[in-house]
Amino acid sequence: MLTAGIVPVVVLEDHALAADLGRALLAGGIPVAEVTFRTDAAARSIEEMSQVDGMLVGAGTVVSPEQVDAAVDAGARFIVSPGLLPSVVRRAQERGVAIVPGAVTPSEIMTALSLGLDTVKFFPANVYGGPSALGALGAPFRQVKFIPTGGVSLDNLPDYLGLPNVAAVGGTWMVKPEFLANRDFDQVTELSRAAVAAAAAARKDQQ
Ligand SMILES: O=C(O)C(=O)C[C@H](O)[C@H](O)COP(=O)(O)O
Repeated sequence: MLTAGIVPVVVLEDHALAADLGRALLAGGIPVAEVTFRTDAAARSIEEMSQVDGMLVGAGTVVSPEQVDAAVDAGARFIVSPGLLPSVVRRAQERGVAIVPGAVTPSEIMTALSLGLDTVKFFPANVYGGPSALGALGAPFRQVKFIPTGGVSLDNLPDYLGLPNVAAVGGTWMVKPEFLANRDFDQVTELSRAAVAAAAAARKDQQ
C-alpha cells in the first residue's frame, strides 16, 4: 500500500467504471486505490477493481464495524477511516485486514498506539497544520508514520513526502469526478505518472 507513496482516494458512483479505473491507475504506476464508502457503488466497485491483476484495493470512509464487514466481504485488503473509532479498528483487526484510522491530535495518536497501530491517516492535512504539524508531532511520536490526506496536490506533495514520518500521501486529484464522468482514463494515467515521479523525487531528497 505504501510502495508508490500515493494512495488515490476514489469516489465511484458507478461500479461499471471500477475495473477501467484500476487499470488506468496501474498504468500510471499506482497499484493501489482506496474506494470510499461514500456511495452505494462502493462494495461492488471494490469487488470489480480487485479483479484487476496487480491492484491492491482497500475501502475508505469506513465509519462503522458493519462497513468494515461489508468492505472485507467485497474483497477490501485494507480499511481507511477519516477518524478513530476503537470498534472499527478492532473489527478490522478481527477480520485480518490492515486498518489506517484518522488521527490528528496527540490523544488520538496515543489511542491508535494503544490499539497496536503505528500508521495513521492525517486528515484533513491542510486544515490541521500541514507539513509543519507533522514535523512537530514527529518529536514525541517518533515511531508513528502518517498518511496525510486532504488538500494534497502535485504541488505540495514534495513538502509532505520529504518528511521522514510520512509513509505516503492520499488524495483525489488524479481521479477527479469529471474524468470519471467523461471516461477520461488517460488523464488518470497521466496524473498518476506525474504523481509517482514527484513522489520518487521527494523521497530521494529525503534520503
Ligand atoms: O473519505 C475519507 O475517508 C477521507 O478521509 C476524505 C478523503 O481522504 C479526502 O476527502 C481527500 O481529500 P482531497 O484530496 O482534498 O479531495
